[in-house]
Amino acid sequence: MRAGARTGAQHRAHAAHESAVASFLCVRSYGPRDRVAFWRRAIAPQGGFMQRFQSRSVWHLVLLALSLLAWATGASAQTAVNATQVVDQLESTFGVHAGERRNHIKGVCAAGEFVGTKQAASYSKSALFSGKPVPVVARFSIAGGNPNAPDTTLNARGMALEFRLPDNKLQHITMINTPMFGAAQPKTFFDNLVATKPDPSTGKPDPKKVKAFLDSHPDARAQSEFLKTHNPPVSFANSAYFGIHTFKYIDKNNRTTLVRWRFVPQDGEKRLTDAQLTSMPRDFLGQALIDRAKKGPVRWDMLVTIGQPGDTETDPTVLWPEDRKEFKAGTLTLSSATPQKGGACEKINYDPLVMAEGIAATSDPILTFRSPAYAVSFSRRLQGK
Ligand code: HEM
Repeated sequence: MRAGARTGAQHRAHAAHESAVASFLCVRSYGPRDRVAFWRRAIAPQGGFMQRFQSRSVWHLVLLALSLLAWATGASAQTAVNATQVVDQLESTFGVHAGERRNHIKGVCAAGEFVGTKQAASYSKSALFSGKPVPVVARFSIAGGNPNAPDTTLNARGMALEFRLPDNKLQHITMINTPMFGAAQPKTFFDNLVATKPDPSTGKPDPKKVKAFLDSHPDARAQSEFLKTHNPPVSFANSAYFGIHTFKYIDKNNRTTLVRWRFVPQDGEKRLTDAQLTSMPRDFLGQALIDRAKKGPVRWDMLVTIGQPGDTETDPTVLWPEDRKEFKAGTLTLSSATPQKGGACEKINYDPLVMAEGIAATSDPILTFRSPAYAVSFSRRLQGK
């Protein structure tokens, strides 16, 4: 049928069936007379006030007007960010250091092996828990993209592990030394970077902006509180590291168990004193690990906690109750450490979604966001950018 031949009833039926935006767009495909008729009906339909008010066309217009108002006033605040925007913001906050990681830039490599336990093998069919030694390339780091950050900085320390499984398969585990993360959504991570960008006049973050960020982002508070009340470790070897996210262990019968894990140092946890925060040299963490490894193997126990129904699966800022069942899943033994420049860890992308059969990701929005963000950073640094 020719567009101009549509009846009023057809127009009404059409208007009643489409959403506000769809109706607005569809009207464009009519002929000019239809367009006039449509808008006349929409703006001044026949009938009394209530009938006019109930007309869907009027509602469509109201919705359209509200959307335009929101767009014009900027009221439709950005609620999502993508990986490129976050890596761009890392660069804006910390500067661009060609060929280097955009986050956790300062680090040191280490190497050794992991041996899993029988108990872990009963929950997960991963080759990680075969009981045979699995070679590991590790990297320890300080959070942030400033290569000159002092090793006393009150932020997270990282432990990244690449397990080299048989048949060229890989398992990654990339952790930090706080039990919880400081963002339940990527946008909070992004806003934190914006708020903590050093003020050019002081070279330090503006405390007012940091406070405003914490006031408006409750999901950032637990980690911030933890970092304020727990000084950084004296050595990478004297820190526990937390997987933070919930993962799935899948056994040989494809039964799934929700788990969280942490690596606890056999050397014991030891933090800097308040006095050491100001007296220690800028760089000591890398050398402390290299020296420690020369004296003999450095070990961590991998402890796994089993979730119960109701324990959060997707929020890395919320801890599980302390009484959950726990077991030892294996021992990590690192026998050497080297500077990262030219080291075996330098060119690895410790993407936490690199996983072998038997361990799987949950839909935690932070966990799933990490993979594309690491890829952007990795691609830039590999290109020497
Ligand atoms: C929105 C969330 C996050 C974003 C956008 C993000 C971003 C990044 C980026 C861009 C890198 C550098 C990657 C590379 O060039 O190889 C990195 C490294 C790292 N991240 Fe994250 N991260 C996030 C969450 C986390 C969480 C939850 C943890 C711990 C559970 C974590 C631990 C680490 C560690 C340890 C490294 C250093 C890895 C290495 O040694 O190469 N990150 N992160």
